[in-house]
Amino acid sequence: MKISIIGGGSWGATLAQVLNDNGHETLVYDINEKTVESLNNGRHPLLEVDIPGLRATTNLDETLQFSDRLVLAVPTKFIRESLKTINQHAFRKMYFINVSKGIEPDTLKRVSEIVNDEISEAFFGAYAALTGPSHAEEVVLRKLTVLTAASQNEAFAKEVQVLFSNQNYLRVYSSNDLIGCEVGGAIKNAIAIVSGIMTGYGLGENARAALITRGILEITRVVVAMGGNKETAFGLTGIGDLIVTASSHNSRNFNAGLRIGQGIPVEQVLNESKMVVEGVRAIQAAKDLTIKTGIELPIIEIAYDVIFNNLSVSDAISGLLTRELKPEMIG
Ligand SMILES: NC(=O)C1=CN([C@@H]2O[C@H](COP(=O)(O)OP(=O)(O)OC[C@H]3O[C@@H](n4cnc5c(N)ncnc54)[C@H](OP(=O)(O)O)[C@@H]3O)[C@@H](O)[C@H]2O)C=CC1
Ligand SMILES: O=C(CO)COP(=O)(O)O
Repeated sequence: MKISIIGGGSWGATLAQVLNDNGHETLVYDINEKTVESLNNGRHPLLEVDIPGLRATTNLDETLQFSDRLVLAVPTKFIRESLKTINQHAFRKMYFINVSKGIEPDTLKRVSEIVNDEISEAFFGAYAALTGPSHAEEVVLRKLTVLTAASQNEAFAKEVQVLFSNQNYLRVYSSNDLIGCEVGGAIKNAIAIVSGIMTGYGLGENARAALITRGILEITRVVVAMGGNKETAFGLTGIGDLIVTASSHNSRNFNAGLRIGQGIPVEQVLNESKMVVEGVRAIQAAKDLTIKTGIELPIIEIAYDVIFNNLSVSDAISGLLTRELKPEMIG
């Protein structure tokens, strides 16, 4: 099958390689001319590894003509704008496989809802989210990875499962809890930033284990508040993705947190990051959700104050430690 990839960053280009390995034909679209040139020369400019055999273009019409299957791999900040442009150039039904992870602050919309907003009904075929614990740095080296394809359209979830699975290094499960999978993938980035901050500040593995445990509870609350199934948070797209992102130096979110914890100003950390740090917007969206719904997310709320209100890390930690003592609530 032919598949177009929108966004040739670290994840989009890596997934193009997976699809090529699986015998499909891909075309990668990116707005960055230097990225496209480098991909056509067999080198990923951000991952700094060779990915031979990719074809890339800056021409959106060519990309939409190439295939009606579109992998959305642009940072969520640019998704709405990219979809608007895609809709203007569309000429047939399109089938979206979103691999970006985020929730839009203010509107609190998931990517599937943004697709619904921006793609005319006549051009909409189906939507699936492909998500789970997967750093591009490992997948590009064909290290074993397991993902979930979530869609309300069972046939399309199965199509995506088959497209990306292979018997060498990548296995994909399917799920019909689109909300739970999209929300888990977005909110784990918020907790991953906190994990980095704690490590950068000098806290140890005891603290990280506690963070992951209490963090999954906060993810569960957001999943449920947004209409997903609680159980989904305990699968690959929730706890699985949280574990890898909150404990790996491959994670952009963990690394950004690490530098903040070391005392580097937040703005400088974000400006200097070559790749997208989605967790900042996830923290903002989750904070907006606490205001709208009243759900309690103590870790994410204190992270919001560190990122957006200049709260020091030491004050954030003592803010968490001086909370009222209570029984351990699981759920
Ligand atoms: N990297 C990873 O391991 C994983 C990432 N993800 C998710 O995938 C998404 C993308 O992440 P990642 O690949 O790391 O991001 P990167 O920062 O590596 O790359 C994003 C790419 O998209 C390009 N871009 C920006 N806007 C547009 C647009 N309108 N149309 C086409 N291309 C555009 C950027 O160009 P420019 O350089 O000019 O900005 C850049 O080349 C994120 O939501 C992330 O959370 C999910 C799983 C794993
Ligand atoms: O979603 C990811 C891993 O599953 C990528 O996380 P980072 O953006 O933190 O690298």
